[in-house]
Amino acid sequence: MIEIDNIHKSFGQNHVLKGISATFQPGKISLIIGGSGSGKSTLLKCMVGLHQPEQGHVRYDSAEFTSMNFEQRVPIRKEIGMLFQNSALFDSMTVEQNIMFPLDMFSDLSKAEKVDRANYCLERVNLAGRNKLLPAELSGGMKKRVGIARAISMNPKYLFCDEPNSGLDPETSILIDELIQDITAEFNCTTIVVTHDMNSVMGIGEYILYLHKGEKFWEGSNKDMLRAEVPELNNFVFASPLMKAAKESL
Ligand SMILES: Nc1ncnc2c1ncn2[C@@H]1O[C@H](COP(=O)(O)OP(=O)(O)OP(=O)(O)O)[C@@H](O)[C@H]1O
Repeated sequence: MIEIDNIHKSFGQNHVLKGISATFQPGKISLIIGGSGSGKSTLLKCMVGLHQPEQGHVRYDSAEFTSMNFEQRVPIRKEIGMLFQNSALFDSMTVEQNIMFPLDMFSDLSKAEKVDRANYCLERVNLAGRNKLLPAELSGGMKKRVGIARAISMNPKYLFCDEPNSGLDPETSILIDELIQDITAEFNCTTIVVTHDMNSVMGIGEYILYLHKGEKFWEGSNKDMLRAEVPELNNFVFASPLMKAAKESL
């Protein structure tokens, strides 16, 4: 479980996050949605320690992460898998080297054990045998899958995905969502996904946190969202014809 409590983050005069609190449960996918610039990525970065909030707390299973120093954070960092926006693979490294990167950084495994683990992760994302390819030789969907393979290489307890569907066709998007869903169940991960994708919201949105101008305006399930009476949320969600049709079919 991850709890965030009253998170505030500013960049200069720009007060981006204005007191966000939420609880993210293990074995579930939680989605953070909101308009462009509403603070979704900033919140994710505060949660994983890439940004330090000025106020508030992030707790990983009761461990107070925000006040920890770099050394103290290492055990929790080892339990975090992260799928970055645009996959963020290392271009000069092969698929296998990319997946083994967290193992090189954080594990004492032998080379053979790391290769075994990379093979397992590649199988898990349906890319068995693609070990020696370079990122430039992969499609966008394959890059995302390698990103996921790298994110799960350390058996994560917490999985963060920043825009996992961006740039993908609808069919590949659904495959990525299903993969995130399977992995969340298999590892009992606390999974947090930042997304704009309304297909994902309807497909995997068990718990949704809606941000508007740096504030939490609404939280609940995708089904509750269709009935919510929050104008800012409604304007955001029903701008999508898919969601409009879903509401009309209620
Ligand atoms: N490193 C940074 N330095 C200065 N300002 C930043 C930084 N990161 C984000 N911001 C600002 O914080 C605000 C929120 O940005 P953020 O990327 O969190 O929004 P978002 O909801 O993820 O947007 P999008 O959906 O467009 O990715 C924006 O005004 C942005 O300019």
